[in-house]
Amino acid sequence: MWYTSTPVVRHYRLLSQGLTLLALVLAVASLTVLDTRVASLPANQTTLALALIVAIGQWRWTRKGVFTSALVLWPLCLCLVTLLFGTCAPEDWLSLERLSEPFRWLTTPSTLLDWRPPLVELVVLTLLTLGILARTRSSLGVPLLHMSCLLLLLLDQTPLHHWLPSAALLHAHSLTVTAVLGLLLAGQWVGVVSGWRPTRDSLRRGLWPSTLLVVMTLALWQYLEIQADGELQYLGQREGRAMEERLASEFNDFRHSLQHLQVFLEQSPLPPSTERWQHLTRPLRDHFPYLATLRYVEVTGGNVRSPATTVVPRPTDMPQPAAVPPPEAQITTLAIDAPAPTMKITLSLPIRRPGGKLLGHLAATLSLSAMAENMYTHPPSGAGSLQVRLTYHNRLIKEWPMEGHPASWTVSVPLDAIPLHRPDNKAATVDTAYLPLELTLRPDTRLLTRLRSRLPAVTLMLGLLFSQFLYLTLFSQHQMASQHRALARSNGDLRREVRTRHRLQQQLSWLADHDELTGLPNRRHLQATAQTWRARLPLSVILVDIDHFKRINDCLGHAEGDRVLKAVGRLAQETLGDDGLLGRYGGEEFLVIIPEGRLAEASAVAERLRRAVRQAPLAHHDGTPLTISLGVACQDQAPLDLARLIQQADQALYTAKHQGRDRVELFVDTVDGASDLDTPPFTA
Ligand SMILES: Nc1nc2c(ncn2[C@@H]2O[C@H](COP(=O)(O)OP(=O)(O)OP(=O)(O)O)[C@@H](O)[C@H]2O)c(=O)[nH]1
Repeated sequence: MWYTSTPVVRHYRLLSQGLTLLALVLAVASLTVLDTRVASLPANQTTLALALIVAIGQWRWTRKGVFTSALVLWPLCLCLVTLLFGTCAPEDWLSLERLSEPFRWLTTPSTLLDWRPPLVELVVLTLLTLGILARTRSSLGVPLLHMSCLLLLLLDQTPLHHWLPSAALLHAHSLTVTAVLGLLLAGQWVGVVSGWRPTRDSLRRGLWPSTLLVVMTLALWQYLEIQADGELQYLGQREGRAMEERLASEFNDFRHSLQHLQVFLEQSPLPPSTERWQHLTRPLRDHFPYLATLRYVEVTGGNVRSPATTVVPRPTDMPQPAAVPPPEAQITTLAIDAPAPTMKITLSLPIRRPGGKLLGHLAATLSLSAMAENMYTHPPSGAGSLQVRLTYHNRLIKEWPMEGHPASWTVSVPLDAIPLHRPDNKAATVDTAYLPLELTLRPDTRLLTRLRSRLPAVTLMLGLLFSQFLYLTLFSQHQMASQHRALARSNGDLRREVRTRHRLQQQLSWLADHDELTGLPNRRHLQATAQTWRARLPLSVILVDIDHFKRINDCLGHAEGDRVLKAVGRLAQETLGDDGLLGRYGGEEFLVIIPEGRLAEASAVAERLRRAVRQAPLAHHDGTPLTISLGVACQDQAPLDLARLIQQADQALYTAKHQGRDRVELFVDTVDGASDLDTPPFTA
């Protein structure tokens, strides 16, 4: 991670240490004294404890304590991965109930679920841990990990998150926790950034597409969370509607029973006596336990007489209705705005003679809380795991409490179960409104976890994983491509170098065998070739010397001398053709070797050469034509003695010079008297 120890890198390291230390101190302070509200939540305590371990590991890492850092962080990594798996795995696979069992002694009265950090915090802690454990490879993967963490935290803490109806189970709870994680993140980022220089281009290549994938993952995650919340809302609404139906049907049953009584009373000419009233109303009282009062209110001379003459109070009598229905109303339902838990509903039905004359009213008072209790005895979604509250204008009428830890997620359903007929309503048959009752359902964390889809969490995890893979692939691909390019470049250089060396070697070997001025084989080459021809006897040699060459040098200069040397060499080569090998023997001397050439043949060749030079447009400073003298020698008996043969040719040449130059002289072996000479020597 720390590539070099330049002053800049040292500064980065110090800053990284400072930030990590700050995170460590803040985590300890939050756990102990700083924020009791934060520390009181078990999930926050877990996050802070885990962050503390990460901070210790990171601190060791910034101090180059790689071993101790790994020792601290590997077990933590395993723990975090298990927690993440628990968050993402379906409840059927890994039931939290079952998982909580071994830890019950530790976590009671809360459950393991209460202690599990929210998803966002788990993900950030895992990414931080992996970032440190990657160590020397961290410059490959850490930038994207940091980017992902940052986006996650931002999404979780910005106002944007509050627009999204996501379940609180999955999100960070406190700003202090976020601050600790942010400091750790900053500390690690500063520690890594100094090593970015060598791979900056590759980082850029990998970072953009994979960050885009991270953003898309986050967007998809939020979308799926909205979907999951929508499903939960739907479940809640369905529960509310079922209760609404039960309440409405209960109320309608009562109203119909009351209407039967009304019809019966309208048949009687006089209000019933007290005994008769008791007898008549007994079924109602027995059947509807929430019936508080039931009265027969007489009307005398067009005025309502109140209190009623015929009253059947419940054992605990309720207050009188504050409002009295108008005489012409067919049926009136009134909500009596008493303190919410004792709130009543009054139903009033007129009692008329067949001619239409109003005799009085049948007035019933119902206790709403008793009615609700009767219709909702057992919570439908598992006893103790759902809190249900029935409210009227935000005032509690009835509450069914839960046993577990309440999740911060609710669904509210307006209950349009009890039609409300206002007393001032002239059109008696029209329902103007419903009693504004509201039902609020709140599951405990266990139930919420069971009900809520795991899809958003799984999508988030997989999306981040794929982003990381994409990033690493692009990064490595770019790294490899640039390394490949560098390799190809150095290969090209190497190939060029090899070619140059080969050419130089060829030149060198050519120079070793040839005369640089004339381009003809040199003495070494001539000798080597003659050795290879040693079996091709008889073998003849011709030694050629330019006559008075010194004069050319002296009178026309060395450059002209060189030019003449080259011209004679070229001319001799053209004249000789394939009849033998011509080479420069030294100075202004040339040597011709003719394999399988008798002296006569060699003599003819020599003569051809002499004539060619003589006739060429080559001249001395005074216009005298340039001539050459040639000495010829031949050996027909093995073994070949080249030195001796050349010496013999030299003797013949010497003779040619002394006999006036521009001539061919043959060497005749005077010792053994043998001569291959068939033809007389040529002269000018
Ligand atoms: N320009 C030039 N001169 C050379 C080269 N090699 C030898 N010479 C000259 O060739 C001359 C040879 O002269 P000599 O051996 O005295 O003979 P010569 O003048 O040719 O006279 P003869 O051989 O007696 O006809 C010398 O002056 C050398 O300096 C060369 O490569 N280039």
